[in-house]
Amino acid sequence: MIDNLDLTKLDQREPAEMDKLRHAIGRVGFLTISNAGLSAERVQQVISEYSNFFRQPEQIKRTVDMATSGANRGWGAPRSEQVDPTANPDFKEVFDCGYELSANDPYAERELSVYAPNLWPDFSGEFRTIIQVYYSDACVIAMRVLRAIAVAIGRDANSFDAAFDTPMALLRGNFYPQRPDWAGENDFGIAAHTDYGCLTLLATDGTPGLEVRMPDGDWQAVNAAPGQFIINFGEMLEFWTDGEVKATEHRVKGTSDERISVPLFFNPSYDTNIAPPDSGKIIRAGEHLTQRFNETYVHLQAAS
Ligand SMILES: O=C(O)CCC(=O)C(=O)O
Ligand SMILES: [Fe+2]
Repeated sequence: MIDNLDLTKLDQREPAEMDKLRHAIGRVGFLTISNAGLSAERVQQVISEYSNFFRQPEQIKRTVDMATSGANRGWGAPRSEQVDPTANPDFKEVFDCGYELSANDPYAERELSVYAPNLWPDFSGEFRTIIQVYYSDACVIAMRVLRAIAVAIGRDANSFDAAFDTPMALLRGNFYPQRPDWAGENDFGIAAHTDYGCLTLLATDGTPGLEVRMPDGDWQAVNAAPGQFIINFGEMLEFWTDGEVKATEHRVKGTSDERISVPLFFNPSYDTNIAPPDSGKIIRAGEHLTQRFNETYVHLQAAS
């Protein structure tokens, strides 16, 4: 079962809610949250901005095509990502934007692709503003959840904070068209995968589609209406907590309905050591993320 938790109760560390959190992070690796303080209308506005972008003619989307910039900013065409090497590239389209380094940030000199500049299409409207404001608000919610998780696993509430000073956070709009007629058993909106980073905060338009691999191996549908969020965890948090937090597989096959989802991948700063505490190892967050992107993006697979 995937539990729904109340984020304001988690903020207050209410014991019953913290117990539910401990169960959700350690067994299922998925939960939903309500009372996060972002209204359904705000999320619907974000979704409708992405929807408008995805409906633009291809020549507009091509101006911000990530395959030409070589970083994961801007538009990713259908079949530009292959999250599962045993499946075909995904038929979803995406639009990615992320953290922007200031010019005097020490990371700026290193020209790391995870901190590449955002790419914005040149069309009228408030796309950029609405998406960027949402990005900031979503990062604050993600940090609130992460602080509750720190407490749930016996660490100081703020023990993860410093690692997120320069987050490699990425906000994505996923557009799933209707499942195509030609799609076979190896074709997915997004094939089975675990997320790469720490915590994913996912808003959806309410259309079903996401399935989660439960501990018994069955796929279970999970859904959240706008205003609620789905939370799951990535590979980095699983390493970093030595398996106390589970990175769980999930996928979207696609249905006869179009669907938009908006994950925020909340990832720490590049140089964060995400090896288990006291393991004596060093696993740099940025190197893990870059490697996973190189494996996934079809344009980077070809280059590497
Ligand atoms: O669309 C969804 O519900 C999930 C998307 C997802 O798993 C991802 O973008 O990593
Ligand atoms: Fe995912």
